[in-house]
Amino acid sequence: MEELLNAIIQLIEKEKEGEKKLSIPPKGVRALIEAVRLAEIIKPSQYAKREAFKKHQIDEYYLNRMLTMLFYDIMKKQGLIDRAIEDIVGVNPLILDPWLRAALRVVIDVSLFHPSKPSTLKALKWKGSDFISSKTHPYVGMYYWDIFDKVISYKPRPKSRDEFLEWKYTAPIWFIKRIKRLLGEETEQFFQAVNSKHNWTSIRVNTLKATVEEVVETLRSEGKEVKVNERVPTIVKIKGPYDFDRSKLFREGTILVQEEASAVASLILDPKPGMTVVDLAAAPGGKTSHIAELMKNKGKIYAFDIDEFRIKRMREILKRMGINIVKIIKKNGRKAPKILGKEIADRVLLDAPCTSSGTIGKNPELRWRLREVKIQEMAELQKDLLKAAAQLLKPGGRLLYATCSLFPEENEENIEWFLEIHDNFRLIPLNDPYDESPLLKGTMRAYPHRHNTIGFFYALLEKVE
Ligand SMILES: C[S@@+](CC[C@H](N)C(=O)[O-])C[C@H]1O[C@@H](n2cnc3c(N)ncnc32)[C@H](O)[C@@H]1O
Repeated sequence: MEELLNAIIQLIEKEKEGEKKLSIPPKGVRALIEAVRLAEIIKPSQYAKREAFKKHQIDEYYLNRMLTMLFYDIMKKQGLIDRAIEDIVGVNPLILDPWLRAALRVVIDVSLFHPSKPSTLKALKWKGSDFISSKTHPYVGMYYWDIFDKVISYKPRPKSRDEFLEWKYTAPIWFIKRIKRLLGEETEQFFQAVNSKHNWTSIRVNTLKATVEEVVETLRSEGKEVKVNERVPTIVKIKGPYDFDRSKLFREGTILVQEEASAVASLILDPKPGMTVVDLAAAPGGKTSHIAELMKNKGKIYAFDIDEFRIKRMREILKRMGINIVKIIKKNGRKAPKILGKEIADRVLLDAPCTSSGTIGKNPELRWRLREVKIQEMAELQKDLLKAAAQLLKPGGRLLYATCSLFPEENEENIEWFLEIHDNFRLIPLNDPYDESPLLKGTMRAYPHRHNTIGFFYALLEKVE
């Protein structure tokens, strides 16, 4: 165990190398604790961060950048941090007061993983204690104060090789084992890619409103470093954080946030103006809006989803983007053939609800929230939606099945199952712009470490006439 302990300490020291000493002012302490607290309630975590930073007026660029870095670091390491808290306080941190838990998560991250100035630790101890007292009860603040010195001198104590691997790759062991089965020798590169700090924000240009050149010019005039994506020419990457709330381009629907691998899905579907398209799991509308754009806003799109909040966002996005061919239907996608009738669609997109395991680089807390049992649950729902999609398609029509999951049960295995019971469908082979899946010929996967985007799966199916 001594050996594993030293290996972990070396990993941590290596991560700290070259990092400037953190200097966090009192309002930064409060904002960070509140963001971590809210991240338990508000998903995705970036919304929690935005709300807390706004409340505590984190307007200064460098402070915002530093606190953002810390916030995502805490999200990414949450499982490890919670184990540390359990070692220190002797109980599962999930039963602690949520404000105390949030404050301890912040202190562990700052003291264990980052070099910091003495003033930062002092602010964490004093202001942290005051802040959680004000949010809960003075006794909670006193308890935090009492254990603070023990917390900042904590050293990890791995109890097994599996635990060591969790520290090494910053992920739960079941997830690591699955990635090893999937990627073998590429496991190391995969975790390097999803754990590295992402400096570029990916957006898609709405060509109904402007050309890519016009958007690039505007962004450059705002002082931004930008590059146009090589695989999808309407995807543009912006260096560093981008303040969407203050962006005219965003407010007017000229750009929206989208990853390259997501945009590839709509391109593969290849919808044409005048077609009838069904998007079976549409909100918040990233792909629906792209499909409408490719259809030049002519034809009809039926967009199903069941999530009220996401549908509200979809309505706002479509309105901003000037799209008016989408009929939003707040119903279960399984019921779509009953609602719309059979064989009515030229194209069906099933961007299926999934574990989202391919997005752990972008949604760092997800790896600790995900449960392995969820995979099978998702696969069952995906199969039901695939059956509905098959009924909706006209003969000669095309269905794109896509997920942002890495797990074969949600991907290749579903398509194998589908083809076994639907002999009137054939796979249209895909191998561009990403790689053919080694698990099922004709299907395609995007990988974070190979393609510098989120993990994605695609299967294009045609209904034989
Ligand atoms: C991967 S997300 C879709 C993302 C969307 N296509 C986009 O590009 O913005 C999956 C969506 O499926 C929705 N969903 C889950 N179960 C559903 C069901 N039974 N019927 C329809 N939608 C469902 C979720 O609310 C979620 O919005």
